[in-house]
Amino acid sequence: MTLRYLTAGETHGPQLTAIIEGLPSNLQLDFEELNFQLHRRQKGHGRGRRMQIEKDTANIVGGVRHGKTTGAPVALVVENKDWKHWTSVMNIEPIEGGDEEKRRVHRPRPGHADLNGGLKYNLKDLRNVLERSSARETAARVAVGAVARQFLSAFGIKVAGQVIRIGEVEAPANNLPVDELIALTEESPVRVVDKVTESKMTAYIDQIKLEGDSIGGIVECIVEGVPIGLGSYVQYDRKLDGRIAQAVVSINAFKGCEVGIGFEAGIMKGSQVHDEILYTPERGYHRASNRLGGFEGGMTNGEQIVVRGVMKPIPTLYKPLQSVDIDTKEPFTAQVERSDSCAVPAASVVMEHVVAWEVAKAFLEKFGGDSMEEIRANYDNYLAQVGRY
Ligand SMILES: Cc1cc2nc3c(=O)[nH]c(=O)nc-3n(C[C@H](O)[C@H](O)[C@H](O)COP(=O)(O)O)c2cc1C
Ligand SMILES: C=C(O[C@@H]1CC(C(=O)O)=C[C@@H](OP(=O)(O)O)[C@H]1O)C(=O)O
Repeated sequence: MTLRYLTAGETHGPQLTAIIEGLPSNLQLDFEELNFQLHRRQKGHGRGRRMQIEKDTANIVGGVRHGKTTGAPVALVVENKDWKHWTSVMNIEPIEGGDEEKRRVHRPRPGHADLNGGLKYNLKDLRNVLERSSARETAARVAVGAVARQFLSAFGIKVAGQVIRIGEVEAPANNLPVDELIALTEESPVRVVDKVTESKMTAYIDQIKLEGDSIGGIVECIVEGVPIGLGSYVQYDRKLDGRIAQAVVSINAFKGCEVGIGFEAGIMKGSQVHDEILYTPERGYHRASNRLGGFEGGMTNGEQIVVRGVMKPIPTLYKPLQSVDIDTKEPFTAQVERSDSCAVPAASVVMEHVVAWEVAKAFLEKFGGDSMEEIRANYDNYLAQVGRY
């Protein structure tokens, strides 16, 4: 059974629900750590008032007993505290001409899913689109990814993430060890190594917000301790770098993903790009550099996985862009009630978790078993084989 999950739930509905299937039995789960990751996703400069209302925690309602997975599907629930303010909007159907009609959303925002979703599903109340297309869903993805992260951690695999750029402000390159990066971004994902850059970033977000605008950025995720050979070159949908790219670009507002030096590879010579192969009895095969971000042939090469994602600016703007009312077909410029102006730090936490999920899935495909003990035996056996090679 391959590892898979589904989520359900609306942003202003009662809760988000996720079901994970394919987890082995006897994985010890640390609920505090799981909730800590959800807490991290809510942080970061530039978020709107919604984040002051929500206090995300995951309630595990299936597949776990006495803190350990049983092999049954794991069901998770994240409550929307904002639901109580939306019960009437969410429950009463806006009938044309009725009192509730004024609550119908008929003015699509450029950059959001509103217009395409309305046309595609033939929905005249665009609330039915925005409720599910909202990045509120990423809370469920982080909860799911946090379980994957704990699975990886049992095999010594660590996941870190950081903000590399917010608009015009770029963080200087750092080669911080993964443990230090994790510690640095534990409480505040907007934390960048250099304090001056950090305050430049927050000031920049404040300025953008004052202008009634929004801003995006670039985030990076690093995975350390992966064995050689996760993923495969034999079929397009088994290439792990490709699967990670899909997961990253599927995060709301993400427009691209780079592996290692990424787009820079298009301007450099082969001799400047490829990572030379070394061997020592202590370390086995390893590389003199890691420009390819830990991948060759869709498989991990044992170096750190390094991937970057780019997030576009938030579509809902206080300084509205022009759009067309779907009722009147007349142009309008909308008044906005509430929105994030920058969610790049939160998105960095989301990216860590979607990447963790893909790596865990590939790990289980390679070393699969029904219990942690069986997987560990398979893993140890493979490491011994690689060591003898
Ligand atoms: C953590 C996070 C928070 C977001 N907050 C908002 C928001 O407050 N307002 C908004 O219009 N879009 C927000 N977005 C972006 C939209 O969800 C996204 O642009 C929309 O779903 C359309 O999808 P696409 O941009 O991937 O095409 C957020 C995205 C993320 C990852
Ligand atoms: C709720 C979250 O993000 C939301 C994502 C979002 C969007 O359109 O994507 C719009 C905003 O929702 P609201 O209109 O309720 O303020 C954000 O707050 C969250 O990250 O948990």
